[in-house]
Amino acid sequence: MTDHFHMRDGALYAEDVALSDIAQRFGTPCYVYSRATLERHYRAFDEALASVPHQVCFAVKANSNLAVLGVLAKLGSGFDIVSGGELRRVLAAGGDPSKVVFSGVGKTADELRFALEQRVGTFNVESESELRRLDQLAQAAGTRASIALRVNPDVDAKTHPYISTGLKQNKFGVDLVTAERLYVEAQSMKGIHISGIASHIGSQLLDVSPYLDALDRVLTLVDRLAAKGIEFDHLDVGGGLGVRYRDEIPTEPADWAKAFLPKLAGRRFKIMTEPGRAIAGNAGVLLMRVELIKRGEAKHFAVVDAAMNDLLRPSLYQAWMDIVPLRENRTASVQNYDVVGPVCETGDWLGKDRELAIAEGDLLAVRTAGAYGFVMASNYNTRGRAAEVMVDGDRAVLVRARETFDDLVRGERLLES
Ligand SMILES: Cc1ncc(COP(=O)(O)O)c(C=O)c1O
Ligand SMILES: N[C@@H](CCCC[NH3+])C(=O)O
Repeated sequence: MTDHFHMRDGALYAEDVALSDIAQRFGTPCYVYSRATLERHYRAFDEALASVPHQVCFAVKANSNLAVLGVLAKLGSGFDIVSGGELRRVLAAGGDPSKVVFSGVGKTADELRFALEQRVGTFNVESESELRRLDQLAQAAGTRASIALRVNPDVDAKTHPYISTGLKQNKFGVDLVTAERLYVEAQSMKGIHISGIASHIGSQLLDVSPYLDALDRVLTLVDRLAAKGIEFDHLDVGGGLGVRYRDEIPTEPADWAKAFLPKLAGRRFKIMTEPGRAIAGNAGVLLMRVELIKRGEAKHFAVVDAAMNDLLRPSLYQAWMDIVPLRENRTASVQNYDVVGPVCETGDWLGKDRELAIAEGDLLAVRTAGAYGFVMASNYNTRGRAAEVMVDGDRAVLVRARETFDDLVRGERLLES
């Protein structure tokens, strides 16, 4: 899906704002999001499913900035959450709790209680213990929790092993046999209302075939349960559609929906989906400045002011993410650089072997950094987390201030003696 970052007069823009102006105004490192891109991507999913009852639930883990959630909430988005904290963010951003899907393998009793109080739409239950815990908590609260079991269909999503979730060796969901038993048992649980069935098999999926395999397995279970009198109101196909970081050709939401909707013909489910990366990924960039250039015998290094603590994906998954100058430097010659941060780790790099014409002081952007970027940032090496800015047409709004030293030490204290 295309985004709203583009070159204009030799400079990189987000919508109608030059990114170098944002870097001057708010400093670097700085995440910049494009509202128009978020909206376009949300609508692509909404329109892809327009022929059936549906709800798109943005996966908050991909980007939980309140302004991002607020933009999506205004379009009617639901939200997929994995913690009480994410639920609080959705509420603070004006999201509708009845459109929230609560996923996650380790929901605590406090989180479940809070979600019940807030009348969260669906609990995607991931284990037998969780189902029993939720049943008891809902009964104690005098309510019924609407649930889907997240089934683990044991299909290979052919993605990085750290972001595959639908194999039986992964911790997520319950296997099909256990799911069948639990649905039967859940029928007589007084705190549980069976609403749907869910699966999510992994992230950065480029092809529809793993979705189709997973759906076949889920539908086989749906039919077995129908024979036992258990019917579902909704089917949650998860998230996971990928984006282009380099030269990948991800399936567009419209083609993805066209591929699986025929399998659901004649069934009256509401379809839920939980895309994160496909909505937020190329709606964001990370701006950074070249602090120093260090030429070595074996390698040249461009030491930038962003680091693994700002953007972990390269270090954690050896992810290739595009790095581009904000403006062409006509006086520098093209050289091969490892783009590294100042953090005291060999693994602190953002790009390796990049051909760049740059000089000290130049501004760069890491593209496609809107998903799993800021949310995975840390304060390692006592580095404040980056500023976040949202562009909306010709406006650039600071939507999260850069962290200060005081922010970092808040809550710490010295021993008195
Ligand atoms: C249950 C669930 N839903 C949705 C997502 C969002 O995935 P993605 O950002 O790849 O769309 C994830 C993350 O993999 C997930 O675990
Ligand atoms: N953090 C991962 C995606 C995780 C998906 C959530 N299970 C990434 O950056 O690619």
